[in-house]
Amino acid sequence: LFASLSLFSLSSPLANAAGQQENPYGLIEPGELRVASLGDAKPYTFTDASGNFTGFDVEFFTDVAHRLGINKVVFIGQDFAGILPSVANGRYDAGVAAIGITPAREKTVDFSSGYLAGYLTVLTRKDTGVTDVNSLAKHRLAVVQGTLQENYAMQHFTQTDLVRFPDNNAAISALNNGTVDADFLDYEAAKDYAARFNLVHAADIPSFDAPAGVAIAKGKPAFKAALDKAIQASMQDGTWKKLYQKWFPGSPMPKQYLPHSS
Ligand SMILES: NC(=O)CC[C@H](NC[C@@]1(O)OC[C@@H](O)[C@@H](O)[C@@H]1O)C(=O)O
Repeated sequence: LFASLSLFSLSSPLANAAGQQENPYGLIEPGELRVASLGDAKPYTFTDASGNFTGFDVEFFTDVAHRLGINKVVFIGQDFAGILPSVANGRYDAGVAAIGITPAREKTVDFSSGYLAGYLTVLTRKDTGVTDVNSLAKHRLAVVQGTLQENYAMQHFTQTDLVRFPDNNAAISALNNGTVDADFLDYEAAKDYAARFNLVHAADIPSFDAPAGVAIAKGKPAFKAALDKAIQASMQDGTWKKLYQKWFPGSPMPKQYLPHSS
């Protein structure tokens, strides 16, 4: 009896090995993924009428999680600026919200391989006289804090008054109530808000050099490798294409994410 007990005592290498196997990706809760996301970036990621998270990023990442053998995926809404710091300090296992991969961001977090490349859009009302990036000068432009749009506007729209908001909802209501003349956000979200509030695109700026990736804490090579492998598999078997066509109908499809015949 004693021999058998010692074999499975906590200190035995077998038990430790088993312990390691239960949580190979260093998750907060083994077998569950806690994911920081946004509630107002439809159709990338948003909460539907019953408060459930859905959208391209949500369904794509849930598929990736299933490929990792993880079936419990909990999405939690955050202000965008808080997502990367919270992922870096271990409050979440991942950040998934059309988060562009950039060297600056890679100083605080690691990213999976990219899964979505598109445009940054200047969205405006029909009455503002903002018809392209050159007519932004002397106007007020909303940006969500911490986004690539904020960075881009600070570098390129130097004659424009930048007004910073915590999230898309606040920025869009400022645009609708006239507090700002335009809002700088992601293309597909801009398209959705334009349809809902009779707004127009004044400019669509490519952001292909910063494709969206899954943000994870630094120092988790096994987790990153597993994510990259699952993302690749999702693209190769056509899941990525199916979800893209579902959530971004009519949008051009970046070829690098489609099944490769090779
Ligand atoms: N959800 C957000 O508000 C994120 C805003 C912004 N997204 C940029 C981006 O990742 O959006 C998805 C794709 O179009 C990428 O090419 C693009 O860089 C950012 O990463 O800062």
